[in-house]
Amino acid sequence: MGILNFKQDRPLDLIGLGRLCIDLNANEIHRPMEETLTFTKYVGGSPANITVAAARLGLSAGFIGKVSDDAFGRYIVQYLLQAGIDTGCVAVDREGAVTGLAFTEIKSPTDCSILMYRDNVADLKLSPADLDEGYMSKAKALLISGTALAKSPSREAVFMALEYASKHDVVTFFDIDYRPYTWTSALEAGIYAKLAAEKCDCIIGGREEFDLLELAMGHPLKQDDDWTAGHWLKHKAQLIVVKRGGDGSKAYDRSGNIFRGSTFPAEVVKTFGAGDAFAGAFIYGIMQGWEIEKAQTFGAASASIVVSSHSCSDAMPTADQIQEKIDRWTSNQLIG
Ligand SMILES: Nc1ncnc2c1ncn2[C@@H]1O[C@H](COP(=O)(O)OP(=O)(O)O)[C@@H](O)[C@H]1O
Ligand SMILES: O=C(O)C[C@@H](O)[C@H](O)C(=O)COP(=O)(O)O
Repeated sequence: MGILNFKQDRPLDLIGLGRLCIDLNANEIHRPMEETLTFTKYVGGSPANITVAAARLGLSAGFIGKVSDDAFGRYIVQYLLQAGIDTGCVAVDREGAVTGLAFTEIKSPTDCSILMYRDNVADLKLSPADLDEGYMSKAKALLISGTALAKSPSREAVFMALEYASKHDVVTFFDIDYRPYTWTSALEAGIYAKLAAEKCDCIIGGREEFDLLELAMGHPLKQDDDWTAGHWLKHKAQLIVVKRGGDGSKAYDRSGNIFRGSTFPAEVVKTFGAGDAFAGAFIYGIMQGWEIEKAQTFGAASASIVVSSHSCSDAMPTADQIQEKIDRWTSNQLIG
């Protein structure tokens, strides 16, 4: 058995919950938005990307979310179905909400930004009434994204989902996923993220994201991964992962172990997508019962593939592609 106790008799491995959006990624890379003419459309939204990653790796996945009642909403559902993701709990908004759009500007391999259009978005209209307790009870794990906490009724839907998960022993992964434009203030984001983090088994976030939670504790910022992990491991969490961009990741367990994950070389096209690829492959590894370091390696190799690609969701690799990347790097190291 691995670090988290998954109920092995459940038909669904992982349910993602939250944002189902569209990424419109600039085709003319290395240019500012003002000079970008064309974009390619992909399914996006961090929890959607992570769930696609998990499905591509072979997990049986489902999604709980809400889409707009238009062609974008239909495109998202169709894409999820083609990726093998169950959409039985993806509701359709009937009140005129729209799909969130993320226009990405790819100025250079290190300078990328996202222009988000998120007024009246369908994903934040997900309500507790859209949830199905029976569906949750069929899953081994639930992934929630912090952005779904940004507004009611989606916020309440997240807490209801966490209640159902707890009642049915569904392991909970929390990706803090802080997107400033979705919130009125960093403190508001921190307060809700902290409440959710207290109810989750594994918390994944960047250093600045964990800082938000500490802001909500009224502490002066420590920016100290060891302190952060020590604090959260006293709550429900049994596994804390701090993502550190090009510096890799650090994972902490309750036995006092610290696991340092390195990175793989990449021909970076754009910076975004790394976190989602990492999370998808890391969760996959943990669900296989692997050692934490092996799951970190798998996550890092997946991230290096995705940052070298034009999209996030569509570029999520298979297990063979990730293994090939790891093997190639290992044999180059041995030769070098
Ligand atoms: N430029 C890069 N080249 C290769 N791997 C990367 C790069 N940036 C990030 N990664 C990998 O992706 C993981 C997550 O990236 P990070 O930037 O911390 O997440 P996020 O995209 O959520 O901010 C890192 O731990 C690392 O393994
Ligand atoms: O999450 C979104 O709404 C946009 C994503 O689809 C986007 O491509 C992205 O920002 C990926 O996030 P990351 O993996 O944390 O870099």
